[in-house]
Amino acid sequence: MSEFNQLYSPLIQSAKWYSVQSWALEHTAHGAWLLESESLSRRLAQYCQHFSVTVLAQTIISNDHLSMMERKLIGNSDCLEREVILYGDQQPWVFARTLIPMTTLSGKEQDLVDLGNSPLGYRVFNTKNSRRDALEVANLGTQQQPRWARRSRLWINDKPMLVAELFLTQSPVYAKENGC
Ligand SMILES: C=C(O[C@@H]1C=C(C(=O)O)C=C[C@H]1O)C(=O)O
Repeated sequence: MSEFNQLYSPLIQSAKWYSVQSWALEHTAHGAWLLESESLSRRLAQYCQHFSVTVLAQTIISNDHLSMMERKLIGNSDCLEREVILYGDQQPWVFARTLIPMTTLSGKEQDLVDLGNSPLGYRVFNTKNSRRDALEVANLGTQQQPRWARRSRLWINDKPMLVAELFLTQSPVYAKENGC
């Protein structure tokens, strides 16, 4: 396990998620990021010269290890758990944990197992029949110094997966607030 997983995986798994309506996100710099309904990878790539993904871990986890809410969102199948860091110009910008039910890894989507360091978002949003729903937001920091995270369900050819993303301090999400 890398330092990043040790630190961020438990953090994101214990996040308290709230509906987007619970936060005053409209017309804020961070809100535009948190509410992104298309590919986050594509958006991040516009803010750097070199965008990359590094896989930290990829394992199969039993459905028993999912929270009740995770099960409600993606069902009762065992899952492939994929944890990555998204980098902009070699800076860690986002920690992401994705749960892909084994039932989603069927038909054309069998290749999701072999994504390696290619961004999941490119694969999902390059497919015509894809969408995002069930978006929720958490603040893992304080009110003065927020550390934003979001969780959403992605659908590819009507098959679900659950993506949780933690925006790290160096990400452009905080650029305005940092006065950069
Ligand atoms: C879901 C997207 O893909 C991004 C890339 C991920 C990956 O490669 O594992 C995981 C989460 C996302 O932040 C996206 O671009 O919207």
